[in-house]
Amino acid sequence: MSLPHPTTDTGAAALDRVMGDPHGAVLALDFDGTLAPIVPNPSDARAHPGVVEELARLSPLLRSIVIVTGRPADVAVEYGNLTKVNGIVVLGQYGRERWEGGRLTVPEPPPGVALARAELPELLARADAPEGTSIEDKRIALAVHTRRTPEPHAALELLRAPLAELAERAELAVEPGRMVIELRPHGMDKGAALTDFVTDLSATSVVYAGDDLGDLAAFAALEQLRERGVAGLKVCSAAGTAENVAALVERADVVVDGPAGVAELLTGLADALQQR
Ligand SMILES: O=P(O)(O)OC[C@H]1O[C@H](O[C@H]2O[C@H](CO)[C@@H](O)[C@H](O)[C@H]2O)[C@H](O)[C@@H](O)[C@@H]1O
Repeated sequence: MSLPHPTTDTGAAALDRVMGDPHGAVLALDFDGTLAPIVPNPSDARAHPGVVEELARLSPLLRSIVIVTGRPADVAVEYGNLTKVNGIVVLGQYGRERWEGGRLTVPEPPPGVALARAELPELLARADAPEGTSIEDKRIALAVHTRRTPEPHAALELLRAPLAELAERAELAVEPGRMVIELRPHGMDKGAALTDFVTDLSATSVVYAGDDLGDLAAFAALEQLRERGVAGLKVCSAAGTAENVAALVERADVVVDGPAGVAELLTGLADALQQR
């Protein structure tokens, strides 16, 4: 398997930096849509075959591997089988939670989460949310999914305004994603989480792969880190469906074919680093 071919000069320079100084490189990956294929039921998501083995191969070759996800950190560890990857760090709930070496750190939820939890069922009933709409309770955040409704896009549009109104009253942020709207605490996103992580490790380069709107903040963080001399390679996992996030595709240095393409990229990177 060969290395990826970035379509931008900055991306090519970042890949050169990773290859030249792998022990200064952070590999950061989103979970759903990047490591794990998108599936109708969120609790059925699992890592793409081979991905965990490649991460385990890469771990001793790099400064660090980190998963930056909207999932609760322990859920990503379980669904991804990530205990198989030595030294991996999982930043869950857009950076609010941290799992490392079996230890999970979870903050207290803001009071608005309890309010939203209490009101959501009634809100969905009042809005006439179609059969298949579901609530994912993530302890410090709540996600409303429409993928399993007959018309997921229309259902999402129907719920957008009432959910925004509830979020405002509950003093929560609205996080839109692929057939999902989340109500989550303000004050942290994948960009801030990634910047802190990379800065704490004094990394010289970072590769970030993501697929969804929440990953735009991580792409923006890489662009800012570049200005501070940290080389950044932005990878978009685009699964060839109408759900691809255009802004992510446009800003990427490399576009791969969904989680299968991410797996190939990891294999290429591991092969190249082991052959050095
Ligand atoms: O940051 P991520 O790792 O990408 O997590 C974002 C949200 O992903 C999950 O929902 C998405 O994946 C589901 C399983 O494939 C799919 O059914 C759903 O339509 C997608 O939106 C997850 O359920 C959320 O909690 C995450 O925040």
